[in-house]
Amino acid sequence: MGRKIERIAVLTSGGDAPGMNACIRAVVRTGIYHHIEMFGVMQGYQGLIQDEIIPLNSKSVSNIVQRGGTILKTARCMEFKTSEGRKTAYENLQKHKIDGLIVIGGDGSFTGAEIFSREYDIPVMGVPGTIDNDLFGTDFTIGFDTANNTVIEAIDKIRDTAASHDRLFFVEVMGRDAGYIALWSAIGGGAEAVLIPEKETSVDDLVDKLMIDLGNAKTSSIVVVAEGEHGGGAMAIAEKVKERFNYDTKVSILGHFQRGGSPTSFDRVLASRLGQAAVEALLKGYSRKMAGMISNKVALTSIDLAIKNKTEMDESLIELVNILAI
Ligand SMILES: Nc1ncnc2c1ncn2[C@@H]1O[C@H](COP(=O)(O)OP(=O)(O)O)[C@@H](O)[C@H]1O
Ligand SMILES: O=P(O)(O)OC[C@H]1O[C@](O)(COP(=O)(O)O)[C@@H](O)[C@@H]1O
Ligand SMILES: [Mg+2]
Repeated sequence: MGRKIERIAVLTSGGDAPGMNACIRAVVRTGIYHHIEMFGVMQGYQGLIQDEIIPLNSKSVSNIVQRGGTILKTARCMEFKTSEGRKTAYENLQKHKIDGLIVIGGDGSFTGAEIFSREYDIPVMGVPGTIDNDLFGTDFTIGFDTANNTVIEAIDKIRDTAASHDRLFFVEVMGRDAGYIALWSAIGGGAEAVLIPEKETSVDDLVDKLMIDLGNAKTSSIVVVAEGEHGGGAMAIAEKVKERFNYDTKVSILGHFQRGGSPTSFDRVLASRLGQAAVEALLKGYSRKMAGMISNKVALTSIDLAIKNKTEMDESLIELVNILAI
């Protein structure tokens, strides 16, 4: 099935995610194990266009399994969205005789990979690397677990000061237009409420809930707000709540802090398994697939579906936040 692959390049693209390095390491070492010549592309698609393509050996990826960020660097590259940009990218791949490409990134990176692979008939495999967990075809994306751990560490600390001062905190977390980080960290951090893009909550309902909480036994509350939530983010929500509810209220926007740090064991193992799977799938002749993990088994899903299909937000998790906050 498919042509023989001898030279594979790997790149990281879009927002970085903890565990990307563990994945690069797995890709490179799996390739070497199968006698493939391995290359790294610097700065995502930018490096393809600017011909920043470097050979990688086993030593190039030593001592990185534990490091956050990406040694290959990453970029959001507008030029790759143009056909001229992709033509230059293809010419550079040809120059280096690269016959397979592995893209570690999120939905945007996969959209680019799909278009590129169809345009130039180059085999590509995607590996889901984003803290947002917003891809269909995998239970978890690389970086999501680490980001959640970072967020709950922050929530735990905010809880100490919130409880000491009897305050209401709105904690804004990342996720772009997905509420996974918010929902998981709300459960793990014991938040009183969560606001996510997938489920609209009115300010009135939120205020009613907070009034009941604070009027009863609770003296402090934490509301986790996903950045893509419809009310305009934590700052805007806090302002609206303050108009109706006279309570000492603070806002904490966690920001890019959530993207860094040493990957958790879970993310390292996930990244390693998916990196291996992506290389071996390319060698078996697969293309335009994403290597994901479903029920603890590697699963290949068409990149097309991974981008277009939406995983339904599990309503029971939202319910759980409410049950645990009584
Ligand atoms: N429609 C597209 N066509 C070609 N390339 C794209 C397209 N959408 C995204 N990309 C490429 O993928 C990169 C990363 O996408 P982005 O949405 O920023 O991050 P992520 O992959 O993490 O979702 C973009 O900067 C661009 O180079
Ligand atoms: O770092 P930037 O460019 O400001 O982008 C911030 C966005 O990147 C993320 O951290 C990760 O998103 P991607 O993995 O899709 O790039 C989002 O949660 C956030 O909305
Ligand atoms: Mg994305």
